[in-house]
Amino acid sequence: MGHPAVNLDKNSDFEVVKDWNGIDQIVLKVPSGASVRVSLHGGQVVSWRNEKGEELLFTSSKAIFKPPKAMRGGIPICFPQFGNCGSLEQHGFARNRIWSIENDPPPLNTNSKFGSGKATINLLLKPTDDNLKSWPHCFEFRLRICLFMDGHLSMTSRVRNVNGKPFSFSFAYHTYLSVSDISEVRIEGLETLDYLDNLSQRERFTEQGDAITFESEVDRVYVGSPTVIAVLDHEKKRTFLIRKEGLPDTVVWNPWEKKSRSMLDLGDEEYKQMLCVDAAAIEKPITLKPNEEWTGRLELSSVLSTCCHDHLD
Ligand SMILES: O=P(O)(O)OC[C@H]1O[C@@H](O)[C@H](O)[C@@H](O)[C@@H]1O
Repeated sequence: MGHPAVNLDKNSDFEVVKDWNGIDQIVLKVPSGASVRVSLHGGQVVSWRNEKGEELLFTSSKAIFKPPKAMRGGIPICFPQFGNCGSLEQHGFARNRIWSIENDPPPLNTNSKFGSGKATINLLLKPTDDNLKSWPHCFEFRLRICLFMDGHLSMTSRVRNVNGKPFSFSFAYHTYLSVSDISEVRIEGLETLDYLDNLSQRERFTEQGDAITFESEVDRVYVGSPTVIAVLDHEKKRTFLIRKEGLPDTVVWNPWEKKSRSMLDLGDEEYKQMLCVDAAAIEKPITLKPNEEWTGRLELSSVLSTCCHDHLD
């Protein structure tokens, strides 16, 4: 993806630039050189770079940067539905809506492990009349995205019920990690867990034995997964650490060759360079009573593979 450079606004934390379709994107930068780019289209993180300027998220070379659809890559937000398990459009409407910047959101208590030095943006989504027709529940969805001095990225979602009645929803941070070669990658932290297999009508299976590796299409929801999951990329000697709170499930998705060929916005061979590992709440939807708020938090970091085992306890 090219990086547009029209500077519209500035404060200490972020810059606002326009993408090719004139939609605002937020750029967060920290002095180490790490950066994050967030599109108001979908509240979607579209780029996360470490201090060396290396892109850590996958973006398809055929991605379509045009509303109303989410572009293929980055971190789309799936809400209030995951996949096609409901009457709404696939993965819900949040990823296809234009979000707004919220300058003064209600306070949020966080105990981040990454310290306080950071650049932050707060976004807000409320339902449109159209959304209310298909999903008749009034909500406020606040998304706080922080980039820490050491390049760690955190995303905190808060969904508040501002309705007179309870409602339920599913949620996922649909995270497209950039990997060297899918056959060189393994996931640690999901061994022996139960999963719902989207390739077999969500039938429940139990993962056997070792770390997860890839040699064909995978589309699974691991239920009740631990709070820390590691994605190890041997070739790059890089490990992604995924920490989550309020998000009991983990989706693992790679479309492999045949499905990639059927997807207009993914190159035929590009499945090799991506792996989706989503912190999610799917098996048991979240239910909120009137005025209740739910928080779901994701922290992503990328470390040298030799350093990661200390973090996995
Ligand atoms: O093409 P979409 O709507 O972005 O979805 C991509 C994939 O997203 C994954 O999270 C789902 O588990 C898959 O079933 C789905 O194919």
